[in-house]
Order: sequence, then structure tokens, then C-alpha cells
Amino acid sequence: MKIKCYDCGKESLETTYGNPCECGGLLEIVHDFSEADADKLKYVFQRRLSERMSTYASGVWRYKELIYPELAEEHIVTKREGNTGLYGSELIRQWLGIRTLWLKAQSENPSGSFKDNGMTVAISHGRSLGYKRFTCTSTGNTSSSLAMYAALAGCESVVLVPSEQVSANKVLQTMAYGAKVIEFDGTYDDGIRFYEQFGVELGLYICNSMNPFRIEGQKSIVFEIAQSLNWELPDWILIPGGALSNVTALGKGLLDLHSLGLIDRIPRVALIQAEGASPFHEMMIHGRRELIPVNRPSTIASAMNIGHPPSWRKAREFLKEHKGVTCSVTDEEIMEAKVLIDRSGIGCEPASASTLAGLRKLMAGGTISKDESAVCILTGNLLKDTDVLRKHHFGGGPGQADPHRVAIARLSLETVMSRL
Ligand SMILES: Cc1ncc(COP(=O)(O)O)c(C=O)c1O
Ligand SMILES: N[C@@H](CCOP(=O)(O)O)C(=O)O
Repeated sequence: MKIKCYDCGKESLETTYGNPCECGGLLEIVHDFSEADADKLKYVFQRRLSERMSTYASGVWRYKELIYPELAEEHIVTKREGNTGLYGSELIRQWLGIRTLWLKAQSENPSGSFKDNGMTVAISHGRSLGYKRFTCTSTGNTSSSLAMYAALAGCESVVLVPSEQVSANKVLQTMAYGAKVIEFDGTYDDGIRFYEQFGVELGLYICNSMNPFRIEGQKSIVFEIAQSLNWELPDWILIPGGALSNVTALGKGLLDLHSLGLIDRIPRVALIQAEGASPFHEMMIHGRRELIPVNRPSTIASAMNIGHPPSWRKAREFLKEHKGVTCSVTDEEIMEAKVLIDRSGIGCEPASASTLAGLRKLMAGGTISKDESAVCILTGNLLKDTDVLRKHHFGGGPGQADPHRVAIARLSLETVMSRL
């Protein structure tokens, strides 16, 4: 395994972790899988499914050989993350009119989002280097995950969080795990710029997704999907896009599986952004060579409220080379899809629902056919954003909007029966 700059190709030391290369490019982990044996790997991954207590009970560390083979087990900080459900929903399938649909509920992770898949690897790496203080900037999920693993490892965390357009639940979750939260005026993009400028001087271990160990861990999401489907992936995988670490990891994971011979075809990937924060989609549909940042991104899907995604070059390369597509959806479309996902019993936060909204749009536009199969990756938990839920279900005030809520003056069998 080596660490290389994606842009200038220079090889880096392991201690450069969460900072960009001197040239400003993103670092990337390059594995040598030339000795790997696909059948043996399949056998090992299958056997580990029955693990309950060991490190390999984790849905991330089950694939250690493809993620971070060199790391000594004693350094691993795990909460048996991953192992999330892959569900079908007849309600949603019929709403779309598609042949086959699965929903991958990353919301079932220990801190409630897909961030745990990458964070367990980043924190373990940082700990192996002797770090005791970890940091990130975040719209709330990265910080919750970071704070949880840092606490688990007996370490400290300090996080930079925009003072507006983030979910209070996520900030509270982060604080509850013991992180020092520094609020600032600005967006996630300003936080990233701060680390680009001062990351090295700070001397803390940075866990944002420019950290290549995060990307390695996040690859396990598609490894799990592939293993659950007996190494036969669907025609399409839909994923939400903000900073674009998710799609970058998905692409890298798919290429790993393909080069190892664990899958024989790479499915098409659809990257979905929220209309108010869609600089990547805009670049792709207009065929621009450079991304034009959005200075004031704004969407109800606060997890994707990002105007200058750090991983855009990597994301573009994968999507271009493997017939990927992009799409943007409005906040209304996101909420319509979210209500359905919640009602299906699976549930998710707004950002995740963009995948289903995007699938519907791409079907309506003829890009995806009803005879194809798809997986939507649901990245975060329903309870991650109760402000949005409150607004939707309470509308103008408690009890007013949702037809499932009725008020009765006195609790008696007659009054309850009269409302049934
Ligand atoms: C719940 C959720 N969904 C989607 C995203 C977007 O993923 P990415 O920023 O990796 O593109 C994020 C933020 O990263 C998120 O927290
Ligand atoms: N939604 C994210 C924003 C992207 O963060 P990163 O982990 O990709 O750097 C968050 O929860 O902060």
C-alpha cells in the first residue's frame, strides 16, 4: 500500500494523512492486489459474516485486506459499524414502477450515518500514529461520527461547525460524545479552506474526506452491497453528492472489486445533488473543465449544503470513464421522496432521500428504464434532522398538519374509538 497524490503523482509519507499534498491535490491510497485470490477472499469474507465479537464482526474490517491490510489489529477502533440492511420496499417500488429496487440503510450505523464506515479507519490510522486529538469541519454527521470514535478511543475531538443551516440534533450528538464544538459564520467550504491553510500548523489529525483513509473505509459500503447480492450488482447505484467523498469511495470500491474479479461488470452510478448546492452537476451537464463553486449553497438537505466539493476531480474521472450520470433535485422533490422512505419503515434524513427523488427523475427522463434494477444508498438516519420532521408534520403548529395526529380532550375508550 502506498499514498500518492492524485494530482501530481508524488508519493507521500503516511503522516501527511488528512492534509492535501504540497501541490494542493488530494492524496489517495494505492493498493497492490496482484497477489490477491478472489475465491479465497470471497471465502474469508463469507466466513467472517458469522463473527460476533471480534474486529472482523465489523462490516468495514471484514474487508480489511482491501482497505488497510497493514494496520495492526491492536490499533483498530471499531463499533462493529457497517452490517447495515439492504431492504426492498413494495410501496416505493410501485411508486417508481421499477422492476427491482433496494435501499441500503447506512442510517443503521452506530452514529446514524455512512460516515462511520470511513471514520473507523481514519481514527484507527491516527491512533496508530500516536495522535490523541482529532478534528474536522462538518455539517454535523462527520463531526458526530468523529466525536463518537474519538471518545471510544479515549481521545479528544475538536470540531468546526457552521453556525447556520446545520441540524441541531447533529450538533447535540457531537457535543454529547464529548467534542469541543467551535461554531463559525460560514459554510463547510470555509471550514475546509481553513484546514487547507492551517491544517499542518494545527497539528491535529484531520478527519475530513480529503483524508484518504476515510475513502478506504467508505469503500466497504459497496463491498457489503456486492456480498449481500452474491457478488452481482444491480444495473444502477444512486448516491447523494455533497463533498463527493461518497461517490469517490463508491467508484474506487467498484474498481477494486472489478480488478480483483469479484464482480464481472461495473454498474452505472447516478450522483444526485440538491438543486441549491449542485456545482458538480452543473459542471457535468455543461461539459465544463473546471468546477465553478457555489458561494451561498442552500438546501433543506443540510448534509449536502456544500458549494465547493473537495473530491470533484476524482468523482468526475470515475463518472466519465464508467458511464455515470448526475442529476439535481429540488427540496420539494427530496421531501416527497423522504416522506415515502419514512412511511416505508426504513426512514432517512433529507440528503439520503435525494437518491430516490433522483431515481424518479432519471426514470421520467428515460435515462433509467423500469426494467432495470437499482440500489439507492440512504446515507443518514431519520432522527438526524428533527427540525425538518417537525416542520413537515406539525406545519404551522403542533397537531395541525399531519392527518395521523388527532387531539382529544379526555382519554377514554369512547373518545379514542370515535377517532378510529
Ligand atoms: C447524510 C449525508 N448524505 C450525503 C452526504 C453527501 O456525501 P458526500 O459529502 O460524501 O458527497 C453527506 C455529507 O457528506 C451526508 O452527511
Ligand atoms: N455531510 C458532511 C459534509 C462532508 O464532510 P466530509 O466528511 O466529506 O469532509 C458532514 O457531515 O460534515
